[in-house]
Order: sequence, then structure tokens, then C-alpha cells
Amino acid sequence: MSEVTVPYAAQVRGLNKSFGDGASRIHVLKDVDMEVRQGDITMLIGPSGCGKTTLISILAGTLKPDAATQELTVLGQDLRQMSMGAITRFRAQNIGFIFQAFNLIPTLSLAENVSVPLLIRGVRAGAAEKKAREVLALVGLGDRAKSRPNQLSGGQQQRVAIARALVHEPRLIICDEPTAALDAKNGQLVMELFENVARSPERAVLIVTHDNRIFPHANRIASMDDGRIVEVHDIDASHPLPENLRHGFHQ
Ligand SMILES: Nc1ncnc2c1ncn2[C@@H]1O[C@H](COP(=O)(O)OP(=O)(O)OP(=O)(O)O)[C@@H](O)[C@H]1O
Repeated sequence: MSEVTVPYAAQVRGLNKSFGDGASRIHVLKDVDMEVRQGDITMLIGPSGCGKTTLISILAGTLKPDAATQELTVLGQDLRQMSMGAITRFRAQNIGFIFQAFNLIPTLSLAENVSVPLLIRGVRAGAAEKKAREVLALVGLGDRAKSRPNQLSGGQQQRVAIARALVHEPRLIICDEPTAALDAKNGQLVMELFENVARSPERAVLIVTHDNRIFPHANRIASMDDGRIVEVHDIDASHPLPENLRHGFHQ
């Protein structure tokens, strides 16, 4: 796919998503407008069940929005117009998605797990594994490349999932609670990796989180409630983290 210069990594307008039919139909996302800027770490916060995972799943192309959606542009592509097959190929090339469940393959070593996005892109196994070991070292697991996922703690598995999302240097990283299982030291390590990604040209990081420890790493914090974006804070030298977020996000 050709590289296109776009002002936003993602832009949605009037995004709607419902689940179910008839009387059991629930309207989860209600005319959501949102931009994810390149160069930013954008954080999405909000109470449980307000629609955060649904929104990032649509941005990552694993869920389709309702037809009544005005715009869904990710890295310059209109996902509404693409088939699920085309979206799957687009995601493999361009998006690193870190799920709440780590989705590691239990029968593969850590190095093999982290190699998967490169193998999908046609990188040869030896080169893929070499790169995978380099990225495992970045998340502090360089000496565990041959271990299997079930030999690791939850926090270590989370770092493997992060390594797998970074290994193919995707243009957009989308993560659901990437630091939930991490102690302060590893949380800081992971956020520094995300900052490096966001600083690279034409890259962006979008994080769903309840973890107030990482709010100081955000350039933008969007708050959701009941299927809508209700507040957006841009944070920079002249706009510090708002007082209510400095003291954590309370549900
Ligand atoms: N596949 C589905 N079928 C039916 N309802 C769903 C489905 N996925 C999500 N929902 C509903 O959509 C709403 C939003 O869920 P979502 O997982 O997006 O919330 P969230 O903000 O990410 O919550 P949390 O912080 O607890 O992870 C919830 O009411 C949930 O039950």
C-alpha cells in the first residue's frame, strides 16, 4: 500500500454502533466525533461499559460501524468502503493492536509470537526472529526469547503483546489497557517506547486506559461517557494535565 501523508492518523464523524436486533438492540456509540493526531499519544478514558473498546475496535477494523456513520478514516483510508478482507490486510500492514487479553499463541516461543506480524508481511523467519529478539529486549525480556507464554507472569505476557504490536513498526498503535498488569518500572518503560513511536514521523498511539499513572504521558485525553466523547483535553506546556485527572480517574 502506498504511503500517504495525512493530517490525522484517524478521523471519525457521526460514528454509530449498535449491537443486536429489534427489542434487544443496544446503541453503544452515539454520533462519536474524534480525531487521533499524528505525533500524539491520545488516551481514551471513561467508565466501564461506555464504549471505549467498541470505538477502538472499529478504528482497528475488527468491528464494522453502523451504516449511519458519516466518516471513518484511518491512515487516509475510508474503512467504510473496504471489505473485511481488505481491512485485515490493511491492519496487518499498518496497525499494531494490543488487546486486553494478550492473545499470545501458547505453543510458540516468545520470539516466535513476536515474529508473527513480520511473517505475515513476508519477512523471512530468521530475519523476523532476529528483529523479534531485539524488540523483546526493548521491553526487558531479551533473556526470555525461548520461553513459552505460560511460563510468564501476566505483566510479562503483556510486555510480549506490546513487543508484538511494535515489531513491524506500524503507523498506528491501538491498545486496550496496555499497562494494567505492569508495575511502575515496566509501565514507565512501555510508555517511553510509545513516546518514541509517537515521535517518529507519521505515527500515532491511541490508548484506552483507567491507569492514572500514565496520564502524564498523554498529549490528548478524550473522555467518553454513555457512547459519546464528552470532553477533550490537549495537554502541552501551556495546558498542563487538569487537576481532576492528576488525581486519577474515578468511576
Ligand atoms: N459483541 C457485543 N454484543 C453485544 N453488546 C456488546 C458487544 N460488545 C460490547 N457490547 C456492549 O457495548 C457496551 C460498551 O462495551 P465496551 O466494551 O465498548 O465498553 P468499555 O468502555 O470498553 O468498558 P470497559 O472499560 O469495562 O472495558 C457494553 O454495554 C457492552 O455490553
